[in-house]
Amino acid sequence: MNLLHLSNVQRTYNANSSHPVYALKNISFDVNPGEYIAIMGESGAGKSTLLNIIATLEKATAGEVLLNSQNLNKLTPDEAAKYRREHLGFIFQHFNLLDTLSNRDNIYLPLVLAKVPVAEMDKRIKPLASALGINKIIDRYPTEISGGQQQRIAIARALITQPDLLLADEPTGALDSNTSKEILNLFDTVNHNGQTIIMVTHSAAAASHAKRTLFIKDGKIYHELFRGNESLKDYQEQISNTMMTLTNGGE
Ligand SMILES: Nc1ncnc2c1ncn2[C@@H]1O[C@H](COP(=O)(O)OP(=O)(O)OP(=O)(O)O)[C@@H](O)[C@H]1O
Repeated sequence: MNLLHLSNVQRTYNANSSHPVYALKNISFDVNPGEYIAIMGESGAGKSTLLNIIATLEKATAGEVLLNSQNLNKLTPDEAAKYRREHLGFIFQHFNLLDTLSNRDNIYLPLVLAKVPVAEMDKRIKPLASALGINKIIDRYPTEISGGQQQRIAIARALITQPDLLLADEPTGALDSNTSKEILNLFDTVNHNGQTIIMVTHSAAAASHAKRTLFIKDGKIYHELFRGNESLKDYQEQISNTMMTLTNGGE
């Protein structure tokens, strides 16, 4: 069964004004458990709107969004907050760690909010810290570590709740190319271990790590590419070429 199902999703801003914005016009796609999907498109294409709808931060104006068969459009604000805590992990471009908390406490924060016992938190952090290479920095503070290390802490924070779906918004946007590669390799490992990922990115290099890339143009799905058995390099070139065609108005 699909993990996520979107059918005919639309999002209109300022619907009753003289200048309505049709941010999403008709988006339909399914995500199976274990998939790794990149979403690309030019600035203003509707990527963040789409991610926000899947994240229950915004509601679709029309259409259906189901996660594990639950209709996200029907959630009250309290139910949406609970749904986010229980089912989603978030990774942001600027890490969004709290500087006043140690790295460990940043990672524990979603479990604290969910009232998980400390013994369970300690148990969950061990394999994650080893897999993410953060054992040595875990008791420092976010201001005392590099950007790439901060993103590793943020990944741990997103994964410690064992989410059904990991949503990443430009996760390498604030990192240099070598650090980006390290983070993307970590995403590969996390996905290889079964984690479903949806990542919005402007970077063809980042998207080439995903198994499938959806290209959004003017609020619609313009094209879709599957990595298959292609090398990262060849697939990245294919993604860049598709973006170039899309930007130049090609069909
Ligand atoms: N709150 C809002 N009110 C009105 N229009 C909005 C609002 N949020 C987004 N839009 C418009 O909806 C369209 C899609 O925006 P969105 O932020 O989803 O694009 P994006 O692909 O994420 O762009 P970027 O890559 O620059 O982040 C744009 O035309 C944008 O101006």
